[in-house]
Amino acid sequence: MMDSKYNAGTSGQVSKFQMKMKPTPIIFSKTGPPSPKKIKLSNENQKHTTSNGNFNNRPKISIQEHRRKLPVFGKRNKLLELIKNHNTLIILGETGSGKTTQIPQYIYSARLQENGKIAVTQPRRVAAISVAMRVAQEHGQGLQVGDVVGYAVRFEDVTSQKTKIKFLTDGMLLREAMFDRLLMEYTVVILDEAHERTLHTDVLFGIVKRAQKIREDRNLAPLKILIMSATMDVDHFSRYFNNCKAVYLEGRTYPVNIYYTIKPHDDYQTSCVATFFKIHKEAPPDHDVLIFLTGQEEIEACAHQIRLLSKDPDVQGPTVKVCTLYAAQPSSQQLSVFQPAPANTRKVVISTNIAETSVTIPGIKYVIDSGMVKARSFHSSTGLELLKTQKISQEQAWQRAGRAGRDSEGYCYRLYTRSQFELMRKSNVPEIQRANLTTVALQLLALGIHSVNFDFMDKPQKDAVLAAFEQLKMLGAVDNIMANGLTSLGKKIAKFPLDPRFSKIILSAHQYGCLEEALTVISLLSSESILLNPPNRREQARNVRQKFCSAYGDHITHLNIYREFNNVGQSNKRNWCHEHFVNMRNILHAREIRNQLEEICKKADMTLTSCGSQMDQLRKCLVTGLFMNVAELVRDKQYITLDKKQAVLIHPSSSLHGQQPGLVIFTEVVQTSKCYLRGLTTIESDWLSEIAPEYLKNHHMKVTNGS
Ligand SMILES: Nc1ncnc2c1ncn2[C@@H]1O[C@H](COP(=O)(O)OP(=O)(O)OP(=O)(O)O)[C@@H](O)[C@H]1O
Repeated sequence: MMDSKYNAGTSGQVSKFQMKMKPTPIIFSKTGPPSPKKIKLSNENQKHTTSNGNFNNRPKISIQEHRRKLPVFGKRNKLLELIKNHNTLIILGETGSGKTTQIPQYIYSARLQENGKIAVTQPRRVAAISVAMRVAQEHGQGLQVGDVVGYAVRFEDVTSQKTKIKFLTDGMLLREAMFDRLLMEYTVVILDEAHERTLHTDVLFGIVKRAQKIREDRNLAPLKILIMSATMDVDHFSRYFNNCKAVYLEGRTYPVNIYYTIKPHDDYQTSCVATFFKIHKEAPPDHDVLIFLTGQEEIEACAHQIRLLSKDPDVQGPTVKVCTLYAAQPSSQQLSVFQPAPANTRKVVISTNIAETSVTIPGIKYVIDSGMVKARSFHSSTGLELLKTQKISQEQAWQRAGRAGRDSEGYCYRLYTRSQFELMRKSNVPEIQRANLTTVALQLLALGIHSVNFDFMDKPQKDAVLAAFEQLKMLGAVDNIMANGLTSLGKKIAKFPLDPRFSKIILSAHQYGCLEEALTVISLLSSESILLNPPNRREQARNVRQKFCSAYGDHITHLNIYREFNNVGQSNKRNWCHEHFVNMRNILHAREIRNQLEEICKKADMTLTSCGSQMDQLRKCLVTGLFMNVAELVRDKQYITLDKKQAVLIHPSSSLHGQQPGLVIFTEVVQTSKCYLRGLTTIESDWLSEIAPEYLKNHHMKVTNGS
């Protein structure tokens, strides 16, 4: 099926990443062999699908009946026995078999958690929240999350005294460990999607293993550890967890048919659109589609294009509802993709890898997998942490396919050939081996552990550990790089759920009398972009926001926007945001974050000071955390970073683009075709010697050494 010619008509005028003509059809084959052991392509469970596979034609079954049909249900008693008899257990089961939603409930009903709580970690907030909502519903809480079933993600805690099953991001559990080293609140910790090997999950492996051992030695309430995934190297995990037992739960609910392209296609964005319209032309309206792309810009461009093409009179198919899903959206917007589409409408969700694991989007029948992902990598030699687009691993490909076939038989279109698939890495390189480790090193020190002595499943690179300690030393969080503990400033820094550089800025603000402003700037940096730049109205957006632009750069421009937003009357805020191309959800989210950070400051007895219009005070304050992110102008438009002498340019989205200040601090470097600085503030050269003399000793500036 689905190898007929695409017939989309004309696309109209589209910008940048978008194509100028209709996409050429992609030819797929289903010649690829079935997935060896993880995803069965056979129709062995066809009994759950109707003859035409149309999920909306299936007889509606109750939620409890649905639970009983899941493959884990038949193994419930055996599983509970194993969990009861083993303090650590690895559970492997097909995607969609019911691990995440059912196992915590089985444990709870059998009271295996005794007097404690069950923690279930997820690498991403959208998974933690959506799964908690589903489980709450299955548990009979309706949409009332926060009762027996709750969740906690950064800046959002929806739990209560009654909560016994708590879904949380791995980062949240790690933070909790900083205040309760032995995790005494919990008697069961489930580390889900362990194969992802996120930085936080990897650190948690060591933390829970250590807590379990200490609790055992001290005769405290035992801690059960469950490690779950659909795809992982069981032997490696088992060895690390003292040769613990692994159990494989066979069976999946519905088959997923996998298709590969016959020949390679370099332009995966265009291929996604072409494949979508191929499906759109033939599939019934209620068969929804999930497309995996790599990042916000690409996703928005693809969404724009699908919206445009789907309105073309030549395009056959039902109405299309396009939803996007990426990390840079607030939770409420992310969760809207779970809403069903209206009748006779096809929903297409275009997502990054945040929908790759754990997530069930009801109605998804088709997955289109671009085969690409944006992954973070830290280069200790350049000191830069970059997001780079690269090929996914085979494990990721199976996870993506597993997002279909959850409520009926599914189809996955891989935009790469079978042999390209065979050449992909089997699994992900653990994030711990490619990320900046400063925050982790700080968190471990807050637990009294030096990273060098920590029991990692796979050791991080020595250079990256050293770079992390070097940064902590520069920030004043440790006295020397072999320190086994934090300085008193370090302890204060660790109290904030922020990048240590940002925490340092907040803590320095009293000295510069600008805590109000520092809180706003850091909240804006911790939330997603408040600026909307629709591809076809970029110029208009820029012009209307011109009045907020500060010659000092982006941080202060954003502060101006936030201040103005606060001055606008409540009833007028929505209009104001619309007029100024400001994302209302994101700015409100930033305000929530700000409230929470303010609470932490108040608890630490910090006085809320304001510098009013004295921006030098705020700019200096920003230098106290960002002095390691300085770049100076070397020649026309060209900057180099002071730290590692990396050649960089000002990003076109920056308010300083087109100007050439001599010296700037920046929040991040992004690499596309070139290396760009984003989030800039201009500074004066003598501030560095005043604020970070130690750092300046080893990092000479062109301006100061007169070269
Ligand atoms: N939000 C939801 N809405 C509707 N159905 C859902 C939802 N979440 C889960 N389900 C149903 O429950 C099934 C089991 O989901 P669950 O997340 O427990 O599986 P899993 O084995 O953990 O899969 P994965 O390894 O992909 O995370 C899904 O296949 C789907 O049928």
